[in-house]
Amino acid sequence: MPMPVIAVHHPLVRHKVGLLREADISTKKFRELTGELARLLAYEATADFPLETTTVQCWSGPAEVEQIAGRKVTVVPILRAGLGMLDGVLDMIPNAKVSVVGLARNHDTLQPEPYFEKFVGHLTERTALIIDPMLATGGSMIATVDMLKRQGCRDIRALVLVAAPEGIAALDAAHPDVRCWTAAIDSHLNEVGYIIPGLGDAGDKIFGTKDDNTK
Ligand SMILES: O=P(O)(O)OC[C@H]1O[C@H](OP(=O)(O)OP(=O)(O)O)[C@H](O)[C@@H]1O
Ligand SMILES: O=c1cc[nH]c(=O)[nH]1
Ligand SMILES: [Mg+2]
Repeated sequence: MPMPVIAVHHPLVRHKVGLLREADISTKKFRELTGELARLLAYEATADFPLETTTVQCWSGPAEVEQIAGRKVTVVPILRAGLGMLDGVLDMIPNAKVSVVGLARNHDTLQPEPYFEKFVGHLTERTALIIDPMLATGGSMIATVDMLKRQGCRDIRALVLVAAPEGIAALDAAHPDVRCWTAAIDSHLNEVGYIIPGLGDAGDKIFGTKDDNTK
């Protein structure tokens, strides 16, 4: 059974996560770093995609080259904050189709409340890359995997910027077949379900809204 969570230790990733933690970071900078980290996580999470050989007409004549072997991908941003990672992942996988899931975590119960879903077709044949900056209790990620599995999707991977041990354990218990790439594994959740040290409210930082529920 694959390890459910893979912490990406690349120096660029570690450096960028550090910059993202600055309390007074601007919306612009938070968005830029989120996009850069999304690209690097997409690179790591696709490292096992199989290749096939084909021949192209190169300047010097026919040349055998490699291409990704017919892999269909859907990227699945969890609204809202997952949208902050979408362009970065699409930079790396420009032909991917996009499925969208809307979930809002209830501030009192910490349960994800679904408000939107729109999936692309042929999910049984696709690799799904779920994107969301934060894996806190894991409730939102587990609910999204549940939805994708109900649609017949079997190869499901998750990309997050910061994961809490509580969320990792919950995802592993609910979906041990789903691997999750993360730029950082943090210490714990605070009493209102925010990751410590974490990033604060990633959705608010990406969208420039200010509802401080983090304390
Ligand atoms: O692991 P969990 O405990 O479920 O928490 C993580 C979720 O909470 C945040 O979204 P939020 O519901 O705040 O929505 P937003 O992206 O619209 O801000 C975050 O982007 C995750 O989706
Ligand atoms: O730390 C957290 C937890 C949930 N959602 C966030 O945006 N941040
Ligand atoms: Mg939020």
